[in-house]
Amino acid sequence: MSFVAEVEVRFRDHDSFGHVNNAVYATYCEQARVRFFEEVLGTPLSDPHIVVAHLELDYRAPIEGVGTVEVEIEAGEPGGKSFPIYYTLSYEGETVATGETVQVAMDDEGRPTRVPDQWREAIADQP
Ligand SMILES: CC(C)(COP(=O)(O)OP(=O)(O)OC[C@H]1O[C@@H](n2cnc3c(N)ncnc32)[C@H](O)[C@@H]1OP(=O)(O)O)[C@@H](O)C(=O)NCCC(=O)NCCSC(=O)c1cc(O)c2ccccc2c1O
Repeated sequence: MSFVAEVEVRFRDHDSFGHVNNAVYATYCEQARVRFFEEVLGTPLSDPHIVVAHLELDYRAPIEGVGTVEVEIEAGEPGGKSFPIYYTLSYEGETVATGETVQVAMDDEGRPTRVPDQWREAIADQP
């Protein structure tokens, strides 16, 4: 089992071609990531001790309606100061995109720092 967040697909997410615009997928990932941070890592959105350093997405099928996208998240093993998160986005049972982000832990002065043990333990225990 993995962490899954359901994200609403809104009418305004679509472009003039009638499918969800590519940039919106990054927002779907972000909405799911925020919930993952809150519910799995115990880190609220207001916590300034993390930044996203890298984002990549592969688009596999268009989303041509409204409803719900399921975003499945799995955090990878932390390195020193960073850890990856992998995403699988599904719409009506079909994989529509996959992606990856890299998060970097930051100290109180805004410098990269070692990923805290609390996050390492939560990642090791993630659903
Ligand atoms: C990201 C930086 C701070 C990196 O600075 P620097 O390169 O000097 O750091 P290090 O050399 O010490 O490396 C530390 C660590 O990071 C890995 N890394 C660095 N760059 C990359 C990269 N491009 N891709 C992959 N990995 C990278 C490096 O390998 C090291 O890992 P180790 O594990 O080996 O130790 C600096 O580049 C920077 O400040 N960049 C700008 C960041 C930024 O502005 N991002 C966008 C805003 S943040 C954001 O959007 C955001 C989104 C959310 O959804 C959030 C949700 C919840 C909370 C916060 C959120 C949030 O802030």
